[in-house]
Amino acid sequence: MEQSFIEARGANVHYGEKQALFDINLDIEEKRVTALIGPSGCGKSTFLRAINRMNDLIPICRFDGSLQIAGQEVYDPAVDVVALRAQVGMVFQKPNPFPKSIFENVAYGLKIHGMTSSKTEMADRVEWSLKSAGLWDEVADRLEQPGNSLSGGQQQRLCIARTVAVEPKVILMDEPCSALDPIATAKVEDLIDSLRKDFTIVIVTHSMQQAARISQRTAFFHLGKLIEVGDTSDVFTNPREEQTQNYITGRIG
Ligand SMILES: Nc1ncnc2c1ncn2[C@@H]1O[C@H](COP(=O)(O)OP(=O)(O)OP(=O)(O)O)[C@@H](O)[C@H]1O
Repeated sequence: MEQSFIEARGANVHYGEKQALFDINLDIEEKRVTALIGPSGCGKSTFLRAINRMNDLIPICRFDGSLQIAGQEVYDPAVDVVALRAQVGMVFQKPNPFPKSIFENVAYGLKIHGMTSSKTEMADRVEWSLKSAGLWDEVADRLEQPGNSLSGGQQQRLCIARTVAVEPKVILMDEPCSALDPIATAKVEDLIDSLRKDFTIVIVTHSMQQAARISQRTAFFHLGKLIEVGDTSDVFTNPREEQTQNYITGRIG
């Protein structure tokens, strides 16, 4: 069988003595949006953060098993974690622009990864990123203003622009709309849909409506186990497992 873009096999995560994920086997397909859903504490964020080794920042956190991206073992000790996180970008729950200008927020990653060779190239790349994030028209005339002078929804799109600037293979999103109002949420959802032609996206969401609107694949977690994964339409209309059925109908969670 052809290998999936991201492949977890027998993945376990512990925080100290406590096991948060149990024997996860999950395939994530390239250039699609995969939603991770499930009740609070089921391990969605832990799995998401395992993909770019963000959990390494938590000293008591331990991963075992296999997690491959494009055939490369993410937990191979030889992996350069900084390079990995450029390849696997992350957008967080609360927009967290750097205390710098709009331009600098996007240019920063390009600079530290040495991805441009001239000022013009940098300016072009920043413009391309802001366009990709659907923000260019709103900020083109105020690139020197601080990133945090934007509205919450614009700040989140700025964070997405910053992430796409370095052209990652994968974008991880941890409840990216939970701090946004419905209009800003709709813009970010449209943006996610347009980004999937170029990027593989994995998103944690508490909103089943959002998962149904924006994802092609859905993985349902419960108590640290992956219960079911499939095409979003199947998982929501015809789930295989009773626990999934109970969650989507509001009986658990
Ligand atoms: N830094 C940490 N230290 C210790 N335990 C943790 C830590 N982060 C998460 N956990 C535990 O791991 C389990 C899974 O948590 P995780 O945040 O992955 O769940 P989640 O499904 O994303 O929850 P939520 O929807 O509430 O964000 C929980 O029992 C949680 O208490």
